[in-house]
Amino acid sequence: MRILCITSGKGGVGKTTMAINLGIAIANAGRRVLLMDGDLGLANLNVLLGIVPKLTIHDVVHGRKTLPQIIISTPYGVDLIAGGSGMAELADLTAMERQRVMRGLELLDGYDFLMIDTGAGIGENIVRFILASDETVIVTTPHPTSLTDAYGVIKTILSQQPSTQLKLLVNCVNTPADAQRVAASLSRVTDTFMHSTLECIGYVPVDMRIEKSILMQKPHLILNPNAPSAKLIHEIAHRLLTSAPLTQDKHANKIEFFLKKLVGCST
Ligand SMILES: Nc1ncnc2c1ncn2[C@@H]1O[C@H](COP(=O)(O)OP(=O)(O)OP(=O)(O)O)[C@@H](O)[C@H]1O
Repeated sequence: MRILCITSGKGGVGKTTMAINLGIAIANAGRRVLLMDGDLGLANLNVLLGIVPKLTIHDVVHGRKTLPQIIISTPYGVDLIAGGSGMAELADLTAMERQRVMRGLELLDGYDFLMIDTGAGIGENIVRFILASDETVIVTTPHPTSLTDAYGVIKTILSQQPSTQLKLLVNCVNTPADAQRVAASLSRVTDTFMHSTLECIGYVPVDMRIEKSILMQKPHLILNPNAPSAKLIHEIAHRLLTSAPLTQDKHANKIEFFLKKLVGCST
């Protein structure tokens, strides 16, 4: 299993849209994908998928359900752990609550990818998700404030964990040259000041069909499978699939290891 965070410095840059559509593209390629809403403030993966969750992590923390029992299967080939109440609780659990969160995790062994849509910024909980994951995709647009905030995330993460594998996805570009410019300027600062490389895994243009898909609460890849932007999202998914993370998979149950890191259990 690969555990991948999708994050951004600035809000509203298309992080959730990319998490959903990349998840679907990876599922189309035959992998089992579990999407997790890690946004502690404005949980909206389920909203963009047109799903109203009945159960959340809150039910897990309080022992009413196990994590596998709150998974929702969607009509789009990906499964979902909805966010909302409970996600923030993960940061501050008692020993008993930690044990509850760990129940039944072996049932999640069959997933190939856990993709976590985090909130935006460098809040403590967001950084926890990133540090506990195998790899992180940072979404930015070419807008200067989005770039500055993306750099802030990169700096925060690499200063705490220099081995973190960071990938860049440039969204809402007008031309491919925009994406190249963004990737070059962010790579330059990470190379120079942090001696780390930032791999650009692709770009997605501004596309009003993406905007409309949000209003319709249906994924872009389902509504517009032949759009050029959908093809670019499939290419990004392919790049992710063919670039395995460098870390060795030492742990039989990756989700258990991940959650232990997330909620602060000693392993
Ligand atoms: N490539 C694109 N072309 C046009 N519109 C886009 C594109 N990508 C995202 N959007 C639009 O941008 C808006 C914000 O997208 P989204 O909710 O995915 O951002 P986010 O980064 O997850 O936001 P938040 O920080 O609030 O969670 C949505 O209305 C979405 O339709």
